[in-house]
Amino acid sequence: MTTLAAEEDQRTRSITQHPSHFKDNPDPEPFCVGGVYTCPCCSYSSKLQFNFKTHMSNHLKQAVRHEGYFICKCNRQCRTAAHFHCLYCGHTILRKEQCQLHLSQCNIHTSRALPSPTASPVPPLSGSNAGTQQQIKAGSPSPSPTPAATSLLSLPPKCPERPPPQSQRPTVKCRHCGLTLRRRNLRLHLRRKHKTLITTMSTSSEHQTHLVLENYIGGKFVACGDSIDSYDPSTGQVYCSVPDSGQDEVNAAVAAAKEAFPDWSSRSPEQRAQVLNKLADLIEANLDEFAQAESKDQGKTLAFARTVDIPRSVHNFRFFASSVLHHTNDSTQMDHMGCLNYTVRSPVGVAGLISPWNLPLYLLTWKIAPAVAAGNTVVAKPSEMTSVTAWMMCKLMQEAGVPPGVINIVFGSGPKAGDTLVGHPDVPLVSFTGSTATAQRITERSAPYCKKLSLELGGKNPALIFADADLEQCVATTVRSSFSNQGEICLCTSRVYVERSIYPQFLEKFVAAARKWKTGAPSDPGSNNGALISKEHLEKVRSFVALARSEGATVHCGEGVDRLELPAQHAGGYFLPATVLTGVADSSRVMQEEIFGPVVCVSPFDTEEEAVARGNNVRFGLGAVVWSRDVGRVHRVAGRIQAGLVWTNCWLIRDLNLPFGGMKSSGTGREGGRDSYHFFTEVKTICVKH
Ligand SMILES: NC(=O)C1=CN([C@@H]2O[C@H](COP(=O)(O)OP(=O)(O)OC[C@H]3O[C@@H](n4cnc5c(N)ncnc54)[C@H](O)[C@@H]3O)[C@@H](O)[C@H]2O)C=CC1
Ligand SMILES: N/C(=C\C=C\C(=O)O)C(=O)O
Repeated sequence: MTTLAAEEDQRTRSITQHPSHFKDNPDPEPFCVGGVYTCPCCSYSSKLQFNFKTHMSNHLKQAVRHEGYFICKCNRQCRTAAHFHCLYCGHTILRKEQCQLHLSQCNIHTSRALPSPTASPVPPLSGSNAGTQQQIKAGSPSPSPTPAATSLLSLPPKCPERPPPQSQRPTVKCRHCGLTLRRRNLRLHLRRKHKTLITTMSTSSEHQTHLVLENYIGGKFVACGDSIDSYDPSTGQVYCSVPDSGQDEVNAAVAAAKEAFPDWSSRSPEQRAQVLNKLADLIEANLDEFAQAESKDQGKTLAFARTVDIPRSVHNFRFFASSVLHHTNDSTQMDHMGCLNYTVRSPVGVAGLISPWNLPLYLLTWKIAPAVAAGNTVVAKPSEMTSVTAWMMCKLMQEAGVPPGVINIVFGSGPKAGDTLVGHPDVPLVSFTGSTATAQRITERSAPYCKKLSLELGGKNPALIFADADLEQCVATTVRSSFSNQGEICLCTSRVYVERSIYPQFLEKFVAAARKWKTGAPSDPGSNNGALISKEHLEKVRSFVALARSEGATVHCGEGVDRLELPAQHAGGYFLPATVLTGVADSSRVMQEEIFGPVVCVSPFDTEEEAVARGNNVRFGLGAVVWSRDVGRVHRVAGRIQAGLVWTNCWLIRDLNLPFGGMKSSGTGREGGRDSYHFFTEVKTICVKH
């Protein structure tokens, strides 16, 4: 046998034989050489038999077949990537689509009888080594080489896809220590030596990877038996597996947080701030990678993730690290009683934090930062649809000096992981951002424990535009406030009321500007919007436009009117163009319910009184915008609008010191600077008689 053939034989045997062999006979000894157990499939090795067995059973759970190839989702060596190992030459392929290409190009495959991938995808996993070999060699059922394979039979006996000799293999320099290593070893090197980010995304779409996320509990990544598929909304393709955590995972995370609480809460605010600042620095140092990941995971444009989501996540940590240093307590004198009263504040304990999918890392860190700055430990559950950047952040925790158990992240669905967290007796407070319906469930679930709740919910935010407004500025900002982030921000404008005298003028300019608000590939710098979060959400948003139409509304632009021009790879994505409706009655569901998409209704009004009344005529009360140059009117109307935040002549200018939250069905409680501090601490009044 030639060396090449021997190598090939060895690879073939190990790859085909390994998982099934282990399953039938889980004896680790055949894999032990010189006291080291080595996985033949992915070269994981350990001196500990127990670790090795765990590794192998993970393989068994996760290795799946695909057209003659294994997808190795090994949790150790390939944590972030599902590799396709060619059964015949062992070559690693990163993308499923390249399998066929490789098959047709590599003459090792074509020079031997090859089973047709469609007719008989892979030799059976069970069975003896010899049997497996024989089936590959015999090509059972009878070989039917593809035309490409046949034409390649005459090629010289060299596999064009085989890895180049060691000396020619691509190398990279570690940016942390300067060490030159093979590119494929960089991931392992970073994890082992620098405990920092493992590259999750390549800038080139040619090198997409399948991510397998793990929970972060007690300072360690912990695999979860079950998983949920996560989609790239811009392609409609699954690209990530998110742990489907349940009671065991949540209990473990709460226990870890509880254990970490005494030490963390007794540290000084300065010590805690130092850790948060370091975490901010590390996220910032990896801003681009975070932005890429957020864009891919959520569907938003890369530009938005780069300029809003990730910088604001960094800012959350810096802001609360600083803000916690400046709080003061109250005191009162009662000299006539010989008493001095004062307040003290202490962290509450283990905080349960549940965040949504629209601004994933931003809204998660908006909760984590103030909670841990105040001395709590946390168990956070991001949305199952957008978990990647939270998981990436976990990779930075150790380097930032976050002690094990202080920040635990459990991934999974709302009804399973979220519900368990909310109902956990050792979690005395819950901060939630998301839908009003889920908030109602959370309120019921936590009622038996009288938990402290902060609920930031949906909106149906009005913009009231008076005739004396600066029209140009107003149009430009209202387009932004209506459609930014695909309209998936709880503060987005949903109803635009315009004083009748300027209504036609406003509508014309507004529709023209909405048409220019480009919906396209998230990575395209020219795109203003990317894709909506999910197929279901896209359908929901579309159904509101259809409802409006059926009720006699006019669709001026967007859904059903303008065609979207999308690159081919985004044909399966969840895109919907900026849509402007008129003629919708205030009583319509379209005017009453949160759509949470790039759809806005415009309607004329006659008096200030009417504008305020109609603005308030919904069950929500989160945000509002008032457009007028009349200072008196601005203050008057802002005072009368039922909303937690009112902007006048601007939108989304945020001072994190000030309270954020909604009235009515838009929530209970406020967060931001002092409000977050108050929420995440318990206050005690002490009376001293002297
Ligand atoms: N920021 C906001 O105001 C948001 C509003 N929404 C609105 O809600 C609608 C539905 O979106 P969803 O993704 O279903 O929002 P949701 O409110 O169900 O999801 C938000 C978070 O809550 C979790 N969750 C769900 N059920 C839970 C439960 N029983 N216990 C604990 N946690 C639970 C989810 O896993 C996610 O992490 C959207 O169309 C939009 O109108 C959604 C997300 C954010
Ligand atoms: N809470 C949300 C947005 C917050 C934005 C901000 O703080 O500026 C949301 O969309 O749920």
